[in-house]
Amino acid sequence: MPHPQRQAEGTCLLSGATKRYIGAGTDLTPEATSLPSLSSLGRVGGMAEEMESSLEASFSSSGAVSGASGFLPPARSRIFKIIVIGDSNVGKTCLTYRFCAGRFPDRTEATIGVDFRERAVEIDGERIKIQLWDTAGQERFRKSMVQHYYRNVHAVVFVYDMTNMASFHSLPSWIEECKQHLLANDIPRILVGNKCDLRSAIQVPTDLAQKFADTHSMPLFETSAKNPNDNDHVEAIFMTLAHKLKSHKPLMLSQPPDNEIILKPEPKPATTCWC
Ligand SMILES: Nc1nc2c(ncn2[C@@H]2O[C@H](COP(=O)(O)OP(=O)(O)OP(=O)(O)O)[C@@H](O)[C@H]2O)c(=O)[nH]1
Repeated sequence: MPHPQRQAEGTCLLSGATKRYIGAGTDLTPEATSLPSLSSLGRVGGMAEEMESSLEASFSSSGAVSGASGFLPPARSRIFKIIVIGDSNVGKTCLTYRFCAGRFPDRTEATIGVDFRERAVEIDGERIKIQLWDTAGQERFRKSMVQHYYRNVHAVVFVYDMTNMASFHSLPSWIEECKQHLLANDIPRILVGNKCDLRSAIQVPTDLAQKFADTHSMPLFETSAKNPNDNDHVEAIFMTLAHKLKSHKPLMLSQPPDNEIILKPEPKPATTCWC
């Protein structure tokens, strides 16, 4: 069944233009379902820099329309950059794929560097683009990329595998990495326990995860990228975050005379409340 608001994987927005490297259009090609990473196309560094500059310099547009009277101003939408981090194999790729493509991928490979997926949603009449940065869990595949994906972040999703206690114990080091990259304290963060469909293999009890989440002032979601009927829906998790970001208003638009769009941070509130 086609997903109503599905976006092609790996769509890169470059200051008003939509650039595609695979899976162009609304239907993913067979190649796209095998989840090639940006790096597999040899574009990791450059693409991440382009993506960053698009976030720094502009909002996305749905494409300028050329007509007899010239170019019409493109429709703008806010982009929220959400990074998804956690140990290798916890299901970051599957979660982002589930949200953006509307299904569980046929197969995945370890992410090299960073991939991103994007989906446009409408919230209270505003079109918003949710850009999910799926980062490599394996140290050797991520170190060259780290500084790229921590820039201009609007929210962080920490993921652990409910069937793997070690992935839960790694969470403090992921939180520490965020601190080291000077992520602002008021950036929304959520904690996601994945693979709850594997009931008989669960190692991380909910109450333990809840205590950790409370200690770090994060809401906890337990979900399955594989089985959408299990516990918290992946869809609901990311939409909740998008609503939070929208009401948080982390960015404001201003449009100087030369039509360049500049993002300006809003003054930060003293505290963040997720209640
Ligand atoms: N049963 C079950 N398996 C899952 C789920 N999510 C992911 N998996 C499986 O877990 C494995 C790892 O998933 P990935 O999404 O590639 O993990 P990752 O965190 O992106 O891994 P890296 O790219 O190495 O950081 C794959 O075999 C998936 O099929 C889930 O919700 N339930």
